[in-house]
Amino acid sequence: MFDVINAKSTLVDFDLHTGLSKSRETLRRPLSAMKGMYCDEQAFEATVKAGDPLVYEFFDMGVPDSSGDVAYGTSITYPGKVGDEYHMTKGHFHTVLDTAEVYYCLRGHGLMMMESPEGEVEVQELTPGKAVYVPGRYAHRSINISAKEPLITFFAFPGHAGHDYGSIETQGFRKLVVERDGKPALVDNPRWSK
Ligand SMILES: O=P(O)(O)OC[C@H]1O[C@](O)(CO)[C@@H](O)[C@@H]1O
Ligand SMILES: [Fe+2]
Repeated sequence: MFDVINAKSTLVDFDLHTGLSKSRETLRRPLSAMKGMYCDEQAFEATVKAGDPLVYEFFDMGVPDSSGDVAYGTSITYPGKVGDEYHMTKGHFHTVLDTAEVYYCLRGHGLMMMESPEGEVEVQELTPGKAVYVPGRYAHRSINISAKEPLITFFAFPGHAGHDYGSIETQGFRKLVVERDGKPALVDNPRWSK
């Protein structure tokens, strides 16, 4: 529009309906990349065999991993279930545990599942226009509870935070979100222990 120099700033497009970008590629996680994450292992194997659906995709914008930088992008979790458990991201703690993250919901209906290392659980509902502040120390996972729409969020977190999947990969989160009588319900994860 103007004749200006843009050497250090960045301008990126994220589509409000799809969450995708015309100028950047996403990292994609098909169901097969989530072995051990869903409670119903038989349903997991059957769903992978039946076509291995894309569960979620998100952007890594490649910002420097320094504390003065801010990593950002959109995250898109597609609707679906594995057994009766809703599609979700793997979830992670931050390697620098005491770093927070913000998610702003652009589309869909979801939950942000959060859990501290001591096992305290918090859940916030995500609908378009709502922002969730995930405090430092809390692991976080996005869950899509809509039967038809993708859950699209825009996230931002400190560049040095890092991703720690340690206990999430071995025992998951303390609570699972499953469909009961057509509605989401919070239930105990039988694999979880303190
Ligand atoms: O680390 P996970 O659970 O695979 O999910 C990745 C998600 O987390 C983020 O790293 C943000 O914390 C996003 O890039 C993406 O939505
Ligand atoms: Fe994070």
